[in-house]
Amino acid sequence: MGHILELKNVRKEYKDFTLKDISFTLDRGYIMGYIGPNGAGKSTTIKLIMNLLKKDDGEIRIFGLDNIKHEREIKQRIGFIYDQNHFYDELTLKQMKKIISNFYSNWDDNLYREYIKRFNLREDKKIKELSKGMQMKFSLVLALSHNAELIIMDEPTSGLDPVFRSELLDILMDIIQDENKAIFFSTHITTDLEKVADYITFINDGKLVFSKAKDEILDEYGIVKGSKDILTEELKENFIGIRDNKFGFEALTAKADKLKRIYKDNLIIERASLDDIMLFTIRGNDKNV
Ligand SMILES: Nc1ncnc2c1ncn2[C@@H]1O[C@H](COP(=O)(O)OP(=O)(O)OP(=O)(O)O)[C@@H](O)[C@H]1O
Repeated sequence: MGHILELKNVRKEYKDFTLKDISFTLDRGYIMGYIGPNGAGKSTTIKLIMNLLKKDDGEIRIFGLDNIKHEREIKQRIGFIYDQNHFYDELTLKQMKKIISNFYSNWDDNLYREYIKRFNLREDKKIKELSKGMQMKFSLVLALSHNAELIIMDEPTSGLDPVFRSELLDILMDIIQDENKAIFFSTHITTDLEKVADYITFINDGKLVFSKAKDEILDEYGIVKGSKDILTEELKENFIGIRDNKFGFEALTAKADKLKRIYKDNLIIERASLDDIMLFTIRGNDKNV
């Protein structure tokens, strides 16, 4: 079976910003996290995928179909959740559901009731009475009730407390258990991804840094620590970013295995977190190292 989501050389130009050459694929049964600093182009990419923005170049295929030509069919099969209340405040969940369910040909009311119960939501509550977390849950209920195969979310965990975030992440992991669905979501909270993501796509300043399996990333990358007297030009060539610390230097490498083989016990190489990878990649080198 083909990819559930595929971007090929996608480009979008704004006056002061260009998203360029964004390519990656996502398959059924997996969760992909989309990370990058503020202004990197995450929301722009998501809007392009959802055809809320017009791209300047490239190709976006969802379920193997062109996202513009087949927009109607695709949207029937997608659950799109973004970080803004897009419901009518004065309506109850029940009334809102009635409106939304009309859009979807494969709406399943039994499934809807099951999820409302499971997520502890009350249908007689008004939208405006829901907390941010409850709104997120309600959005997910709606996505799941029309049997969305691909769930796309723009920063779903931002503003949620740790307990609720953890509950949401468990729900996401549960959703992909049937191996027919996939989830793509942007976030700043990399620890969430360490918990649930199978793949990580990282962009910086509109450009793709990598799109890879999380385990592969965590194997390849490492934080190298040592005193400055071992810092040769040859060693430095293996670093993505380097900075001073109290004891010498600290650097990010994407060649942890190779360095372990060559330098054995003469170098300390620790596991890099996704935060380390983002920080070092974005900041690059300290001028004075
Ligand atoms: N309509 C627009 N016109 C011009 N520039 C825009 C427009 N929308 C976004 N941009 C610019 O595109 C860049 C990327 O924005 P985008 O919202 O995609 O980033 P992001 O990675 O989602 O950021 P954040 O993590 O802060 O939400 C920013 O520099 C932003 O100023």
